Amino acid sequence: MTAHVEVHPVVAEVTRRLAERSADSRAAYLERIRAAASEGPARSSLGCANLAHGFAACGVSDKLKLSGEVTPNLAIVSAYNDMLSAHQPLKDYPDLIKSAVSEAGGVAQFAGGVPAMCDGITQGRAGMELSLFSRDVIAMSSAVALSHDMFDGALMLGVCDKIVPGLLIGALSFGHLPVAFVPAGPMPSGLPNRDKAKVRQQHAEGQVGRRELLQAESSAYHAPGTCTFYGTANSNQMLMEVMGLHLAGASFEPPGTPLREALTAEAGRRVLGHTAVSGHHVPVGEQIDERAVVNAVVALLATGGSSNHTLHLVAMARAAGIELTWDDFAALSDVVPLLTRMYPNGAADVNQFHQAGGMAHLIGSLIDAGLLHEDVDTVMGRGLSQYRKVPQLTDDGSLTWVDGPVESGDKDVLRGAEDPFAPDGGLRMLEGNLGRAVIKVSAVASERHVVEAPARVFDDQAQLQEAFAAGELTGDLVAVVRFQGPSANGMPELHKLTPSLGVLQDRGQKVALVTDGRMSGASGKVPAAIHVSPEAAHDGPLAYIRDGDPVRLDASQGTLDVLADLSGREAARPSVDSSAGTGRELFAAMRGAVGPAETGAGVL
Ligand SMILES: O=C(O)[C@H](O)[C@@H](O)[C@H](O)[C@H](O)COP(=O)(O)O
Ligand code: SF4
Repeated sequence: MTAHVEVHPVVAEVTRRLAERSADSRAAYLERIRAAASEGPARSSLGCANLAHGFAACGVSDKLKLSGEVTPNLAIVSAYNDMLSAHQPLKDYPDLIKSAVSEAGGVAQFAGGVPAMCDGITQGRAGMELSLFSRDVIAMSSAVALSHDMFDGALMLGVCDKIVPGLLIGALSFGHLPVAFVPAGPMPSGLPNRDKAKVRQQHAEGQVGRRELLQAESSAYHAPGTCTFYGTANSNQMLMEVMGLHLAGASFEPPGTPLREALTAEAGRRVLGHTAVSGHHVPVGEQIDERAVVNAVVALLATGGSSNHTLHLVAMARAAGIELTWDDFAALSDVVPLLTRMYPNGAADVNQFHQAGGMAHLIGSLIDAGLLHEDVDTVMGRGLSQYRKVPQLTDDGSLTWVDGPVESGDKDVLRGAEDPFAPDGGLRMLEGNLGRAVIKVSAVASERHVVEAPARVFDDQAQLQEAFAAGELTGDLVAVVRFQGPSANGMPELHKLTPSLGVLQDRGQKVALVTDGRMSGASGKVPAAIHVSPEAAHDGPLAYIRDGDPVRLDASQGTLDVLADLSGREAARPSVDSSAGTGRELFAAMRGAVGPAETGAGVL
């Protein structure tokens, strides 16, 4: 048993403040899920016709089990498709889970599939304008699957950017159920990310052709499994583990190994053991409380995780009645040290992080520093200290957990809280006369944390790329790419701009990006003030900026200002129309209903 460590005062204060702010919404949420739980196994309230439809396609023994009330029935909700390398291994998991659950005395049914977009395929293209909305579509699709009300627990199969947030938001609408997330793990390391980024810049400068670029890209992304940079997908894995929704050590075990298969099967058994009928009921809506949410923010900051989680974590927390704010991120960022260096925050990838000690070392170190709440519910049972352990197979092939490493196996990749890479987290909040914004500094050299330069204003990323190709982007500049906010065009990632802006920066120009859009979790070296709120399409200050206005981004002071008087100016209107094509015409209602970035940019 590890000695109890007092939680850091700032972590305790942020948690207290979060609970206070969320008191009413959390109470209403808990009342709703406890009412659902009090009705007993959902199946017991189904009429005979409902129930008969629900198990019509089952075999005889499952029909018998499901016609009673004591055999737990687990829902499998999966985001499998062949488009995401990270999701392709999920194809065979439902059958694996079904047989493990059946052997353990339960039943598992494939309750429904949800869509999943690969942001790598849509990056820089029209499809990316559906990406953020797909999170809420996935949440609604998860609810459609679970609304059959046949279930006593759920297994959510998904990995990537919007998918895990969407699956959790959907599952939290059924917060009376125990839930586990089932990952597939990273692909083997290929061409190192920095080498890939170098070829991209060479291509942007016309030094290499498409053939060389495709060769580099397909050497980086080359097999089933999650891409190995520390972007949003791998931030998701880390967050699911630190919130106790993955089995301990499940996040970064590679796909296609006996251990991965054993972890997938065990996830089903663990949920079975946490159903209401098991007598150890662990509803996901109770598990994801203010402490779990604060733990997630702490771990995100400690690893320099994806800036997209300043949106998704806010949306996920709200789904549990918890009102997380950017000020909470900022307060925690001041006291949470940076403990990992994974691309884009370093040269390493998640495989090297895993081999250096991974989640077991990270979680152990943060608990010992008093930066994580340890006394929380998890799919492993009570207490986050169980996540200091790593899974392995015994000689007879059964799954067990053993103590993880006390020392990091690679101090260039993973460190303890006593000797961090940086004293504070990788995410900062900015505020000034241009609004509020987020910047990820863990990937930006410290000498580039302050940029003051004339604005060059663009209404979409294509306009900036055209100016770059025409050699117009000379001298220092702050590239303002506006009308990229949630209600303008779905708040796309503008990560395709990174090579061009990186070329300018490497030429010695002072460069920064300011946008109401997003960047990828894989975006890095160019200082970028993103998620600027209020967005230009809602008359935010970005709509009043003109070419040449001096703009100052100061990540050390946390400020974002235009040093010109905008009063008396007319708000610009977007010079591009991206409301149709590639299905965007189907999302007009979502553009009309979506909330601001600061509250998660959601429609739910
Ligand atoms: O937030 C993220 O991590 C990104 O959306 C990521 O999932 C996306 O796939 C990037 O586009 C990958 O990086 P490249 O585009 O550099 O390959
Ligand atoms: S990490 Fe990004 S690029 Fe890789 S499979 Fe997932 S969404 Fe696609």
